[in-house]
Amino acid sequence: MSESTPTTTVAEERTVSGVSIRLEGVTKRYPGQDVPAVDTVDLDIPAGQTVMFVGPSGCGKTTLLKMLNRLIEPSGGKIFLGDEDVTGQDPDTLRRRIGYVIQAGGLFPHMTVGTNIGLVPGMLGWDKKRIAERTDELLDLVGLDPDVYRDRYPKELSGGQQQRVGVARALAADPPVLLMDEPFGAVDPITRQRLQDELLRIQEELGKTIVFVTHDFDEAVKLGDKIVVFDVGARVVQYDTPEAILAEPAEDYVADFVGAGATLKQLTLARVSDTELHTPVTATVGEASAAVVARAEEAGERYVVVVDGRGRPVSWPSVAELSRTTSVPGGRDERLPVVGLRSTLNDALDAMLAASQGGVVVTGRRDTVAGVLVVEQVMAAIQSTRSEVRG
Ligand SMILES: Nc1ncnc2c1ncn2[C@@H]1O[C@H](COP(=O)(O)OP(=O)(O)OP(=O)(O)O)[C@@H](O)[C@H]1O
Repeated sequence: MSESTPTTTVAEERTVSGVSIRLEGVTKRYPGQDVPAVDTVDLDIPAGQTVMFVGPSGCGKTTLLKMLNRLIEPSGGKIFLGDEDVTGQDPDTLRRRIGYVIQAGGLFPHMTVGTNIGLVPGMLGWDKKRIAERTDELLDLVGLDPDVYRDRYPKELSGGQQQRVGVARALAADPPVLLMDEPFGAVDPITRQRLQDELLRIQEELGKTIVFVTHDFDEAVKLGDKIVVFDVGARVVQYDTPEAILAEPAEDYVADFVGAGATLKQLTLARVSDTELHTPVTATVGEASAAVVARAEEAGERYVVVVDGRGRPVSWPSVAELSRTTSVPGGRDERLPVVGLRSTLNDALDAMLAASQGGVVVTGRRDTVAGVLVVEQVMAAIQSTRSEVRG
């Protein structure tokens, strides 16, 4: 079996279905340009890892990314998927092995969500039943209820939902490689953070090789197994783990790029799941309020997390508020601050600030309540990070 055939293996308890990518002397010279946009780049991207491309505007990140699926033809050099030299491969064949996600999902507006997702499998000649099953499976994977969304048109979705469908479409034929060009650039910060969390979850499950261009260094730190910092001509200035780049920027240039808030950026490395969460008293919608109030008082809690029939949080009222009701109300608090276990402490702090609340509800599997995190815990983490960095 050639290395470029996607295989599912478990390496260090991590699923890997991706293949490695190797660039040898890859160059792009646009017509009429004196200097190449991408100048003899060598790069090894390991199978199953997420590698983030960062660098100043115009340094050649997108050109390099698009040469990987040959939306742009290289002027020189070689590109390998696994051991296979794909430099001369027919671009259409190549693109079926490489999923591609762009800003706003890049969905076809005149096609339903289902048709958008089924495009590549359709081209590969899958039968209708298999395409329909795959479409529903992918909608589920990206957190959209197939019955609600498969027949909608892109304009009937929010920006974040369109982006989820874009990811589903890119994954449709189970390609080993996923290229993502600033996919979350156009959505609001809270949606962006949720999409990042979803991507981390999906990647944990699938282990694709992901190459991801971003302008947001925090995003690179949060999502990347490794980060490539480029300078003009796609010169690789540093290629390392987020931890190593934050701790020891290779050149002044990288230090400037990482920015003055490097200490605080360490918060982007700390996950909510690494923090000891508080277990709140929960109540189900419709339950007798008196029983819930008694439970909360016995536990010494002033707040109760209300969950729906599937254990997902809907509101976070005080015991005093609940004691004025007979049964637990079901109204969803649209401003309820919620983050996932894969969120960073930075995300948790943002969610608290956005909701003007001193805590967040943390959700885990299937969006059910995993615990709560309060601002004091985040502050304590900042303090300890600061003292660690100072040594
Ligand atoms: N089709 C083109 N023809 C000529 N020059 C181009 C073309 N596309 C890009 N360039 C130039 O090549 C260089 C690299 O562009 P590229 O879009 O790859 O950079 P980037 O790092 O992705 O930038 P940004 O972060 O702003 O998206 C830039 O100087 C750009 O002006």
